Amino acid sequence: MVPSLALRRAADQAGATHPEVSSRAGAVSPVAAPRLVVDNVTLEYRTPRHVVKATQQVSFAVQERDRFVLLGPSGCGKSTLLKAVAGFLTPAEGEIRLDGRAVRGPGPDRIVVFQEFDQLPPWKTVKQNVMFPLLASRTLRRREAEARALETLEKVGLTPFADAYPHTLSGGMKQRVAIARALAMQPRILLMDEPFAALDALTRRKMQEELLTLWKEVGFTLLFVTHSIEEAQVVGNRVLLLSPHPGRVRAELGCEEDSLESAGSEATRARTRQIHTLLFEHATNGNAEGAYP
Ligand SMILES: Nc1ncnc2c1ncn2[C@@H]1O[C@H](COP(=O)(O)OP(=O)(O)OP(=O)(O)O)[C@@H](O)[C@H]1O
Repeated sequence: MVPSLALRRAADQAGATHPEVSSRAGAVSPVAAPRLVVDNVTLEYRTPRHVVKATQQVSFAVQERDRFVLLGPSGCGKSTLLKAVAGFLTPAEGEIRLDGRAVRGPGPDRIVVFQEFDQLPPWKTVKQNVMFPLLASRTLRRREAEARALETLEKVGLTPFADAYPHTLSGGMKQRVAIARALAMQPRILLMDEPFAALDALTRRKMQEELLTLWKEVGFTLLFVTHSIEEAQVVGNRVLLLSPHPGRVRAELGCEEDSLESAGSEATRARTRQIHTLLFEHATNGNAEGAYP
């Protein structure tokens, strides 16, 4: 697909190579059609008394196997963008396309993995947890759902725990089950909105490690929201920086080389500084920096 003018403009403004035509290590063919395109999207909340503009003309493209992160200050519209990609909100302007088709509502091709690692129904085994959405959405009958669940559990290395109950698993393994449950639906993209925000630093780090390990094993496509620069660099291979409310694209950066292990390296620290500058170059409030761990 030929990227729209708006999409090219956003990439140009960001000083970045356009993702649809860029060549990145580990990416699929540089000319591959993007999995997800957010094209010039303005999102609004309408109440009887006023209209709140959450994002303004935001454009980006997510390739297959990307770990694409939306990063920006509180209220810049990250969650709203994710809701729109999930199909719960219709753009006031622009279009969202998955595999070239306009998103018109929620669908099993986009699954939100909620911050629910401790909320897996405890009375269901791991296998039953993974089967549940397949049955509830009537995607598959019981026998096929069981086969799909077992197949997915094997893919994510949880076969030995198929009959275990969630309370017997570590936090990281519960996250694996939650992601397996989403992957069993065979979505085209996984959506995660600040899934680790409520966790202490150590657990958060473990969860990030677990997510990355699972991504290396399975290779899903991820759209991930955070307001932590550190988390964006660790989790993402690409990061979209959004301005404060209403969110506009400020820049897009590749950060494939940044990882939990590279945290102290000069290259990673330089990128952190670059992100700070890009996020705050227009900031008028010096205290804003405090919001970014
Ligand atoms: N249901 C709603 N009705 C009206 N306005 C809303 C609603 N939800 C969010 N907003 C407004 O839309 C803007 C974007 O909100 P959103 O939650 O998407 O931001 P965010 O970047 O995800 O913030 P945070 O990092 O704090 O979660 C904010 O100004 C917010 O107040």
